[in-house]
Amino acid sequence: MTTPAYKRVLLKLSGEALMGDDPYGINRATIERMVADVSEVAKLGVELAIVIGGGNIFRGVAPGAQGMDRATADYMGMLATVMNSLALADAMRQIGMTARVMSAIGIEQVVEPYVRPKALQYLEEGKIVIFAAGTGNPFFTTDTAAALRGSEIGAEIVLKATKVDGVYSADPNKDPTATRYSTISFDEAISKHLQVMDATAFALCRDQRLPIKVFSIVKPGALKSVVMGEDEGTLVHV
Ligand SMILES: Nc1ncnc2c1ncn2[C@@H]1O[C@H](COP(=O)(O)OP(=O)(O)O)[C@@H](O)[C@H]1O
Ligand SMILES: O=c1ccn([C@@H]2O[C@H](COP(=O)(O)OP(=O)(O)O)[C@@H](O)[C@H]2O)c(=O)[nH]1
Repeated sequence: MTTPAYKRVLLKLSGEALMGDDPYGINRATIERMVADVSEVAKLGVELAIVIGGGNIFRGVAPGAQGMDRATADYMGMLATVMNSLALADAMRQIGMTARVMSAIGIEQVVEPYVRPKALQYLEEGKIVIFAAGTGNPFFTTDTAAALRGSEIGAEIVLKATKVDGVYSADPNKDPTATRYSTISFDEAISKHLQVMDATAFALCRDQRLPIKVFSIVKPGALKSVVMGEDEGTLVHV
């Protein structure tokens, strides 16, 4: 079967995963592989909006940010997501895809501002929309930005592509005995304090009845498999 399970999705790409095996920054081979995965899905006719994190860049400046005012550090994190968004859109351009970057904070000389009707128009035209600068507010995360923008554009699901292949009973990087859920409810994920996404993102998706699929960004073919509705990763549902 070649019919995708969704018409419009919000894909959250891990910023930290962009560094590949490097200590920080953007690893070329990694971004090219991510873009190839996205391209494969776009060719199926799925409308794709993307939110990318900033952890890969922020990690490089973190030692200098010690003791920094939280809001200032968060604005730096948001600017890091703008850099990643530009790199992602350019990597897409290089393989013939059309992407538009829209920023939640005003930096008009660099990228256009987020305007919801314009974003919807781009999606209807088959362009990839990349939402940069998170929610535009400190004290939030790009996961919450994914939940927010996903709700705004009427996405059917938020796809969280991350370093782990699903939601576990505990952080699998710290607890080797942790087991993976194939499905879990928002209420259970929140009450068990599962840290794979922050509670704000979970709560927003729950209230909007917007399901989340958590899956591996490194497993080849995982994104396509998720979009085809196959059993991959963990579904977080109402
Ligand atoms: N219960 C859990 N299930 C899965 N991953 C978890 C869990 N608790 C914590 N994690 C950690 O959450 C990380 C993913 O969240 P985050 O750091 O926000 O990544 P991203 O870069 O994708 O935004 C995983 O790499 C994993 O180490
Ligand atoms: O709405 C937002 C989104 C992001 N950030 C900042 O940007 C950083 C990078 O985003 P995130 O950690 O979510 O990226 P990822 O984990 O995917 O690399 C965060 O740590 C925050 O400091 C923020 O302040 N508000």
